[in-house]
Amino acid sequence: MSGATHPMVRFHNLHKSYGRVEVLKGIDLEVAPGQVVALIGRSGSGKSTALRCVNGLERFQAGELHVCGHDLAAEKVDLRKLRQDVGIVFQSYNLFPHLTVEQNVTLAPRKVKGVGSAEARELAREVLAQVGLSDKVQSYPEELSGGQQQRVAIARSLAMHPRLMLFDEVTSALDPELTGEVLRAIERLASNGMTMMLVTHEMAFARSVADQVVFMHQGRVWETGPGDMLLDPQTAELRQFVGNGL
Ligand SMILES: Nc1ncnc2c1ncn2[C@@H]1O[C@H](COP(=O)(O)OP(=O)(O)OP(=O)(O)O)[C@@H](O)[C@H]1O
Repeated sequence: MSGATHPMVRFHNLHKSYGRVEVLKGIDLEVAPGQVVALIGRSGSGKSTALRCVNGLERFQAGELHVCGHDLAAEKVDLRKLRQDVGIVFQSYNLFPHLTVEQNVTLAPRKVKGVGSAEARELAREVLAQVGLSDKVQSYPEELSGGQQQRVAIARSLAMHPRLMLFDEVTSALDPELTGEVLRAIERLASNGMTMMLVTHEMAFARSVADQVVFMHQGRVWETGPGDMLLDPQTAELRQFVGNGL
């Protein structure tokens, strides 16, 4: 390969405070196209805040952040355009109970992109297949398990054809037996080349799916490396965090 690829996400010395409390203390981080980056760390270390900065849910006070060609430090970021490029899935899936799976998944493309009925149906089929829910097109959310609902939420995000996907502790609300199916759906997306950043407490998953694991501690990137760094931590903090969990 020749020539350097531009990173899809680039944090440079990013600082973020809530009031007088600084929660991100100079974050440097890059995500290359097709890469999967897992953010791990203790509660309160700043993982979710860092992720939320990426699609403009949080603003920051200093430093740089470029995402899919958008300069997020600029006064006038076009958040609408940014969020077409960057999908986010949260712990709570918030599907509309009165809409079918297909209607939930195609609502945003219909509204934002003016996608018509036939195209919407095709789109729903495409993204539901990606999360293994082809047979649930006409179901209502209440007829689905938590894991299936979360996969619908992922499909809903995919329906906008994002260039980057963010996952914020998407399995935290699920029973262990439902967690696996959601993680497998994310793994499938990763192997199909989707660029993604995910905050997760699932260490074994982070190790297996991530090209780069980022251990955050007290608002800083404390240690970063490939998944296997979790087997051989270089800092006492990561060693303690990982414990005997792997
Ligand atoms: N909206 C907010 N207003 C004030 N403080 C906040 C806000 N959101 C987060 N914080 C604080 O910022 C710090 C970082 O929070 P963040 O949610 O990013 O951590 P985290 O590593 O994702 O933790 P968790 O694993 O518990 O979600 C915490 O001390 C938290 O209390």
